[in-house]
Amino acid sequence: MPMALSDKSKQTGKNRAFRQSLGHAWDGLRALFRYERNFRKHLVVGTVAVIAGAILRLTLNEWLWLVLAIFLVLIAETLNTIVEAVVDLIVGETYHDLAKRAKDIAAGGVLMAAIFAVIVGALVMLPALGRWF
Ligand SMILES: Nc1ncnc2c1ncn2[C@@H]1O[C@H](COP(=O)(O)OP(=O)(O)OP(=O)(O)O)[C@@H](O)[C@H]1O
Repeated sequence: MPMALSDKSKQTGKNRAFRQSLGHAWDGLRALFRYERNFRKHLVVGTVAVIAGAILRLTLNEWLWLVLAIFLVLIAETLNTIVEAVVDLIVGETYHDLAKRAKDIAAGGVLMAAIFAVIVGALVMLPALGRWF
Protein backbone atom coordinates (compact mmCIF):
# COMPACT_ATOMS: atom_id res chain seq x y z
CA MET A 1 0.00 0.00 0.00
CA PRO A 2 1.58 3.34 -1.04
CA MET A 3 2.26 5.65 1.90
CA ALA A 4 4.28 8.57 0.51
CA LEU A 5 2.29 11.33 -1.18
CA SER A 6 5.13 12.28 -3.47
CA ASP A 7 8.75 11.51 -4.17
CA LYS A 8 9.82 15.17 -4.04
CA SER A 9 11.65 14.55 -0.74
CA LYS A 10 13.88 11.49 -0.32
CA GLN A 11 15.12 12.53 3.10
CA THR A 12 16.19 9.68 5.40
CA GLY A 13 18.16 11.59 8.06
CA LYS A 14 16.94 13.55 11.08
CA ASN A 15 14.77 16.66 10.77
CA ARG A 16 16.82 19.82 11.33
CA ALA A 17 13.99 22.14 12.36
CA PHE A 18 10.65 21.92 14.14
CA ARG A 19 8.97 23.27 11.01
CA GLN A 20 10.42 20.37 9.02
CA SER A 21 9.15 17.81 11.60
CA LEU A 22 5.72 19.45 11.48
CA GLY A 23 5.72 19.24 7.67
CA HIS A 24 6.37 15.48 7.77
CA ALA A 25 3.68 15.00 10.42
CA TRP A 26 1.27 16.88 8.15
CA ASP A 27 2.31 14.61 5.23
CA GLY A 28 1.45 11.65 7.49
CA LEU A 29 -2.03 12.99 8.20
CA ARG A 30 -2.60 13.60 4.47
CA ALA A 31 -1.46 10.05 3.69
CA LEU A 32 -3.85 8.66 6.33
CA PHE A 33 -6.73 10.61 4.82
CA ARG A 34 -5.85 9.78 1.23
CA TYR A 35 -5.05 6.06 1.48
CA GLU A 36 -6.98 4.79 4.53
CA ARG A 37 -10.69 4.27 3.89
CA ASN A 38 -11.33 3.25 7.51
CA PHE A 39 -9.66 6.43 8.79
CA ARG A 40 -11.97 8.51 6.57
CA LYS A 41 -15.00 6.56 7.87
CA HIS A 42 -13.99 7.19 11.51
CA LEU A 43 -13.50 10.87 10.68
CA VAL A 44 -17.02 11.08 9.22
CA VAL A 45 -18.57 9.33 12.26
CA GLY A 46 -16.59 11.63 14.58
CA THR A 47 -17.76 14.72 12.68
CA VAL A 48 -21.40 13.55 12.88
CA ALA A 49 -20.96 13.03 16.66
CA VAL A 50 -19.54 16.56 17.04
CA ILE A 51 -22.46 18.07 15.06
CA ALA A 52 -24.95 16.06 17.18
CA GLY A 53 -23.13 17.24 20.33
CA ALA A 54 -23.42 20.87 19.22
CA ILE A 55 -27.15 20.47 18.47
CA LEU A 56 -27.75 18.76 21.83
CA ARG A 57 -25.68 21.41 23.66
CA LEU A 58 -23.41 19.01 25.56
CA THR A 59 -21.83 20.09 28.82
CA LEU A 60 -18.05 20.62 29.05
CA ASN A 61 -17.65 17.27 30.80
CA GLU A 62 -19.63 15.47 28.05
CA TRP A 63 -17.54 17.20 25.35
CA LEU A 64 -14.34 16.00 27.03
CA TRP A 65 -15.47 12.35 26.97
CA LEU A 66 -16.72 12.62 23.38
CA VAL A 67 -13.52 14.23 22.08
CA LEU A 68 -11.42 11.65 23.98
CA ALA A 69 -13.39 8.81 22.36
CA ILE A 70 -13.08 10.32 18.85
CA PHE A 71 -9.32 10.88 19.12
CA LEU A 72 -8.79 7.43 20.67
CA VAL A 73 -10.38 5.77 17.62
CA LEU A 74 -8.39 7.94 15.17
CA ILE A 75 -5.12 7.23 17.01
CA ALA A 76 -5.88 3.48 17.16
CA GLU A 77 -6.53 3.53 13.39
CA THR A 78 -3.26 5.40 12.90
CA LEU A 79 -1.33 2.74 14.89
CA ASN A 80 -3.11 0.00 12.92
CA THR A 81 -2.00 1.65 9.67
CA ILE A 82 1.59 1.87 10.91
CA VAL A 83 1.61 -1.85 11.84
CA GLU A 84 0.16 -2.79 8.42
CA ALA A 85 2.76 -0.70 6.59
CA VAL A 86 5.71 -2.04 8.60
CA VAL A 87 4.53 -5.66 8.33
CA ASP A 88 4.03 -5.27 4.56
CA LEU A 89 7.48 -3.68 4.32
CA ILE A 90 9.02 -6.71 6.07
CA VAL A 91 7.10 -9.68 4.60
CA GLY A 92 5.59 -8.21 1.42
CA GLU A 93 3.01 -10.59 -0.05
CA THR A 94 4.44 -13.62 1.82
CA TYR A 95 2.14 -15.30 4.34
CA HIS A 96 3.61 -15.33 7.85
CA ASP A 97 1.91 -16.30 11.14
CA LEU A 98 3.61 -13.42 12.99
CA ALA A 99 2.47 -10.97 10.29
CA LYS A 100 -1.09 -12.20 10.80
CA ARG A 101 -0.77 -11.93 14.60
CA ALA A 102 0.61 -8.37 14.43
CA LYS A 103 -2.08 -7.16 11.99
CA ASP A 104 -4.92 -8.90 13.84
CA ILE A 105 -3.79 -7.45 17.20
CA ALA A 106 -3.55 -3.97 15.66
CA ALA A 107 -7.09 -4.39 14.31
CA GLY A 108 -8.17 -5.57 17.77
CA GLY A 109 -6.85 -2.30 19.19
CA VAL A 110 -9.09 -0.36 16.79
CA LEU A 111 -12.05 -2.54 17.80
CA MET A 112 -11.44 -1.82 21.50
CA ALA A 113 -11.29 1.93 20.82
CA ALA A 114 -14.48 1.70 18.74
CA ILE A 115 -16.30 -0.17 21.56
CA PHE A 116 -15.14 2.53 24.01
CA ALA A 117 -16.47 5.19 21.62
CA VAL A 118 -19.87 3.48 21.35
CA ILE A 119 -20.13 3.26 25.16
CA VAL A 120 -19.13 6.93 25.57
CA GLY A 121 -21.50 7.94 22.75
CA ALA A 122 -24.42 6.19 24.46
CA LEU A 123 -23.59 7.50 27.96
CA VAL A 124 -23.20 11.07 26.68
CA MET A 125 -25.88 11.31 23.97
CA LEU A 126 -28.77 9.54 25.70
CA PRO A 127 -28.96 11.92 28.72
CA ALA A 128 -28.39 14.87 26.35
CA LEU A 129 -31.29 13.64 24.20
CA GLY A 130 -33.39 13.34 27.37
CA ARG A 131 -32.66 17.01 28.19
CA TRP A 132 -33.54 18.00 24.60
CA PHE A 133 -37.09 16.55 24.73
N1 LIG B 1 1.50 -11.21 5.23
C1 LIG B 1 0.46 -11.71 5.90
N2 LIG B 1 0.59 -12.90 6.54
C2 LIG B 1 -0.46 -13.43 7.21
N3 LIG B 1 -1.70 -12.86 7.29
C3 LIG B 1 -1.86 -11.67 6.70
C4 LIG B 1 -0.81 -11.04 5.96
N4 LIG B 1 -1.29 -9.86 5.47
C5 LIG B 1 -2.56 -9.78 5.89
N5 LIG B 1 -2.92 -10.85 6.62
C6 LIG B 1 -4.25 -11.10 7.21
O1 LIG B 1 -5.22 -10.39 6.47
C7 LIG B 1 -5.87 -9.42 7.29
C8 LIG B 1 -6.11 -8.16 6.48
O2 LIG B 1 -4.87 -7.66 6.02
P1 LIG B 1 -4.57 -6.09 5.95
O3 LIG B 1 -4.70 -5.56 7.34
O4 LIG B 1 -3.29 -5.87 5.24
O5 LIG B 1 -5.78 -5.65 5.02
P2 LIG B 1 -6.62 -4.30 5.06
O6 LIG B 1 -7.80 -4.53 4.21
O7 LIG B 1 -5.70 -3.16 4.74
O8 LIG B 1 -7.08 -4.22 6.61
P3 LIG B 1 -7.83 -3.00 7.32
O9 LIG B 1 -9.28 -3.13 6.91
O10 LIG B 1 -7.61 -3.25 8.80
O11 LIG B 1 -7.17 -1.73 6.85
C9 LIG B 1 -4.96 -9.22 8.50
O12 LIG B 1 -5.69 -8.80 9.66
C10 LIG B 1 -4.36 -10.61 8.65
O13 LIG B 1 -5.27 -11.46 9.35
